Amino acid sequence: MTAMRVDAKVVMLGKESVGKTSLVERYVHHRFLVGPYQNTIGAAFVAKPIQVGEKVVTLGIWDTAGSERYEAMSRIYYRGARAAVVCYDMTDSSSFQRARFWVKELQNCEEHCKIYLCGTKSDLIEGDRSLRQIDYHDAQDFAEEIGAQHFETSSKTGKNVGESDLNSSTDLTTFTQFSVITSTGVDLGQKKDSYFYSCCHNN
Ligand SMILES: Nc1nc2c(ncn2[C@@H]2O[C@H](COP(=O)(O)OP(=O)(O)OP(=O)(O)O)[C@@H](O)[C@H]2O)c(=O)[nH]1
Repeated sequence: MTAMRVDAKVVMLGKESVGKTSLVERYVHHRFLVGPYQNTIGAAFVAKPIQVGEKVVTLGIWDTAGSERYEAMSRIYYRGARAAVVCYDMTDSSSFQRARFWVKELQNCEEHCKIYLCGTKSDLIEGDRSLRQIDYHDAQDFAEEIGAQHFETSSKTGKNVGESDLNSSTDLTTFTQFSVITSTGVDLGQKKDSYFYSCCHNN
């Protein structure tokens, strides 16, 4: 068996059913699975090679189970993560409280992990604005308070999830969704701070 080299570990965190698996499915396989919701048990792993400038960088994405029953297990998966995508469902205010919980955890236990706050299911809100339970500005204020980037996404439509054109790794305005960004030729293994990770594109 050959060992896989992972350049950057990314962890998905958030309450159950917020849409973490769907985000990963959309990002990695460009699809949205319909059918009965199946909760993640423990955690799932997927590797995603991406082209960054002239380099290929492999993201190792850990999709954790949101159920509180697996909380202790999720802690194992965020250890050593370069980035955490902390998800909340924009139609479920309790999921935002849960997102706050994970942010606090990361701040206490993984201070070098870069946090991305990700609102999910924007298509539902576009269909019916009354479904929105988390005001965009409240989430944005929270993101600013914790020094995180904030995105509102839909895995169903693909909005703000996916890879945009990485033709120019120095043109930050054309970036990106869910991609590690480096300046060309940077050795991720040695220069942790010379890249940043962006989970989703904010229009
Ligand atoms: N309309 C809509 N539904 C979504 C979206 N993302 C996820 N869902 C639905 O929300 C439910 C939960 O999605 P998952 O991706 O399994 O959620 P999860 O956060 O991985 O859940 P756990 O594994 O329990 O932690 C499923 O029925 C999805 O189809 C979205 O962008 N739009």
